[in-house]
Amino acid sequence: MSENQKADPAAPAPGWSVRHSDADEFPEAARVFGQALLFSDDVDTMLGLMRPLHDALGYERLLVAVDDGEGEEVIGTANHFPFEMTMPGGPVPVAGVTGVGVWPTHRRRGVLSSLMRRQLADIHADGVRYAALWASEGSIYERFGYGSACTELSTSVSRPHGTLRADAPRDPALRVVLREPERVRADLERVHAAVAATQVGQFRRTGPWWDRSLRDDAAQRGGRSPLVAAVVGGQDGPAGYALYRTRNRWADDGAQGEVHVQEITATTPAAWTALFEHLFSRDLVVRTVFDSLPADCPLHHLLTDRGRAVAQHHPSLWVRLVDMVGALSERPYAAPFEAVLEVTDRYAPWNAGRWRLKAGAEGARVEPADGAPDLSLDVHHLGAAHLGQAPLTGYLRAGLITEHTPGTVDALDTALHRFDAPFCGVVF
Ligand SMILES: CC(=O)SCCNC(=O)CCNC(=O)[C@H](O)C(C)(C)COP(=O)(O)OP(=O)(O)OC[C@H]1O[C@@H](n2cnc3c(N)ncnc32)[C@H](O)[C@@H]1OP(=O)(O)O
Repeated sequence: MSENQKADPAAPAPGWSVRHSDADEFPEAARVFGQALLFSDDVDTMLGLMRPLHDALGYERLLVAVDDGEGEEVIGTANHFPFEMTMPGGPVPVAGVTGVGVWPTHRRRGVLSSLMRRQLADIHADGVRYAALWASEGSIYERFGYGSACTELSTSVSRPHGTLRADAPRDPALRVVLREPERVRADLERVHAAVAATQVGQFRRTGPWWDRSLRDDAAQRGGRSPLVAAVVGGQDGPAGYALYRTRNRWADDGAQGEVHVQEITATTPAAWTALFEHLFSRDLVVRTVFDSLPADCPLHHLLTDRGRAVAQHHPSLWVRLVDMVGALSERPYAAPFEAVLEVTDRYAPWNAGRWRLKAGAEGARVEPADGAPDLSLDVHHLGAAHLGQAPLTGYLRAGLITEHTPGTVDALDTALHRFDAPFCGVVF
């Protein structure tokens, strides 16, 4: 059966097929996902922005659905980046799914389903155990086995409230310098590499990704200043940085400027303090906005009055255990756990079935099981819980998973728990 045929043999042929694409066809693919995602740029402008990264990473993972009629028109697209992303067991290969779109006149006929099925098979065949994505809508990806695994914070602090506690750690040996980002790129790369190696959800930022992060076309600034980098460091080298833009605004009663922080990270508490104090001390500014912070960012602890920071949670990474057995085997667990899980997986049937999970600090053994299950759930629940931030208890309370042996969910949540929040920060 071809991948786009429906299970019902009486169903009409769908009229499209899914295949790999290439660099030459990328403009057609961009036209489709640009239209689907309501991009405001025309295709040439989009390509100008996207080509450098895609040229560097290659086009061999790009999938297209094409109308089988004359002309083989592209009607759907899906792609993924080959990341090394930090998972609970450390940095591992992860497929970063991107560029998903279906031409508006061909929606709801199963085109995305065909693309997802093929993409998962490809990722599995490559031996990659996980896929991750940022979803345009939270209602799309659970059916394909992705779980909402990470929440990040956008945070806004108004001027009088940007003061840090008197006992915030301050190190007089640290100095903050403000530079054009390319001048301090080596410092940024060094700090990020140190953080990303241990912060679950971050991917190793290779050269092409740095080019994208530091890209600074005037047309894309939306009225804000060029990007600047504040780097904090001391004798041991750089210990943190903030990448930000300012916005110049005036009202009848004076300056109403803003600071917009694209990215901030640090390796020591004193470096965080120095960066926040730099940002909050910019003159002519009434508001500092952080695009995305980890849910456990030190900011909220360091503010004199944390209640004055306006924080909004937003879902970031959706995680898919493509090779569930491999993924569950290689992560460490915070407590011993043993039970039989009955797992459903519509799009990656190799994961479906009954599995005995025997887990501990060093990893787990996951073996086919015959006995009665202690817990029944879908692979997307396990994807959501994998990063340790989204307990399965929530799904149990909502009646979406079935606990056959009381206490199994509590015990599994305890085993999966992590004290540090996951964070990705970069929409891909
Ligand atoms: C990682 C990323 O790139 S995120 C970006 C995702 N892309 C977009 O949001 C662009 C705009 N949307 C689109 O292009 C399309 O609507 C897509 C890609 C979301 C869906 O494509 P379609 O070909 O219509 O999906 P398909 O027909 O295979 O639907 C499969 C199932 O998902 C459901 N579904 C699809 N899209 C949505 C949606 N936006 N909201 C809720 N349910 C949806 C369908 O109802 C169907 O449900 P079923 O399995 O219960 O019958």
